[in-house]
This record gives sequence, structure tokens and C-alpha cells, in this order.
Amino acid sequence: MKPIRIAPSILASDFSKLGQEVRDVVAAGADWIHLDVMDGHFVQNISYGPDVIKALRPHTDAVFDCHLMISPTDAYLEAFAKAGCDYITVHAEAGPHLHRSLQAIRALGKKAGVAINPATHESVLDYILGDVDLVLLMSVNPGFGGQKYIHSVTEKAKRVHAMIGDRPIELEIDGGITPETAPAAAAAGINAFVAGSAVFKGGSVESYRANISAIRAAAEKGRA
Ligand SMILES: O=C(CO)[C@@H](O)[C@H](O)COP(=O)(O)O
Ligand SMILES: [Fe+2]
Repeated sequence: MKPIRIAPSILASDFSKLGQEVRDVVAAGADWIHLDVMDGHFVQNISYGPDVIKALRPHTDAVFDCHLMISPTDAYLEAFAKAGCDYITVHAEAGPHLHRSLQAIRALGKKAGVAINPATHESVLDYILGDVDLVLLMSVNPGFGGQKYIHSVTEKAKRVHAMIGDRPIELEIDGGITPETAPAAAAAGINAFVAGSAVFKGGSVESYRANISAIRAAAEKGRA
């Protein structure tokens, strides 16, 4: 079984002290840092870009898990690679040349991820599973933190987990993850859990530690 990864999304952190928030959440037990990049075109929100990620890179050695909600993608991949992202995930819905985008990410020496929206069928993964290191299942419609988990994605996770089989691919879920929703996702085969509001609530390193531990314990319970 793949290790459980807890990936706090800094979208829910205090943007006025991002470097401190990244250090605090890593000290509190985060495995990865999830970076939500939004362009106001693919999604109806604008967050931050490669320069902000580059500024955060010296604050930690933790894996930077970059979720690109931008369209088009390819012109920006090099900038995100140079900014220090480890995983670069593009949306299957973001353009007509998914396979090319994934190849471009690997050619930059980075791990390639593909994200699919709640209403996108998993068959879009059929011909690219050999070209990805991570599959991200959106369990909310992308664009905003703090939304409710869409339960139909749990069944999709089971099907995608079976499709992945024994390939070395991380299976990640993103949106509405809490200690209440994590167990069913874990039971369905998810091993990487993005959580924004459920991690950053409380606003202190002590609360981040308790929040991360609660999500991790819930995921482990779901697996058992
Ligand atoms: O990609 C996205 C939203 O588009 C996510 O990464 C959210 O930032 C997760 O936030 P919560 O649902 O956990 O509050
Ligand atoms: Fe995300």
C-alpha cells in the first residue's frame, strides 16, 4: 500500500504570512504542500503564480504538490518547474493535448499529475496512465476552498484505484476533506489527501498539528 500523504492547501492559510504558514504546517506534520494555482479563466478565482511558489521554496524541503487550474497550461510549465514544484498537475479539461502536457512536465524533470473534475469520466485516463505519477480526483468543483465533498467521487475513486493497479501512481483527492470524509476516500484507495480549511482552522501550529493528526487517523481507520 502507498503511504498516506497529508497535503495541506495553503489556499486556506493566512496569505499575509505565507512563508511562516508553510513552515508551521510542515512542523505540524504535513507531508506535502499543496499549491493551488488559479487563473480566473479555467476557474472563477485568481490565486498566485510561480513567483510566489519560488519565494516559498526556501522555507521547506517538503514536496511541493502544484495543482494548476489554468488554461492553457503548456506555456507556463517551465516557470513552475523552475519555481521548485515537485509534482505538476494539469487538468484533463484544460486543453486538447493532455498527453503532450504530461510529457512536457516529465521532460522538465518533474513528476506529472493529471486532475479530473467531479463530472469528468475516468475513461479520460485510459491512454495516459503510463505517463503520470499522480492522479488527482477533484471532490469539489475547482476554484474555491471550503466547499462540501461530492460523495459520487468515492465510487469514482474505487474505479480509478482498480485502473491504476500496481503502477507507482499516487491517487490524490482534493476538496472537502475532513476527518469525517477521509475514511471513505481511504477505503476507496485514495492515499494522498489535500485539505485546506480542515487543516488551517484554528490559526496556530498547535491546531494545525491536531487537525493533520485527525485527518491522518481518519484515513488510516478507513484503510483498516
Ligand atoms: O483545488 C482546490 C480548490 O479548487 C483545493 O485544493 C482546495 O483549496 C481545497 O480546500 P478545502 O476544500 O480542503 O477547503
Ligand atoms: Fe487543489
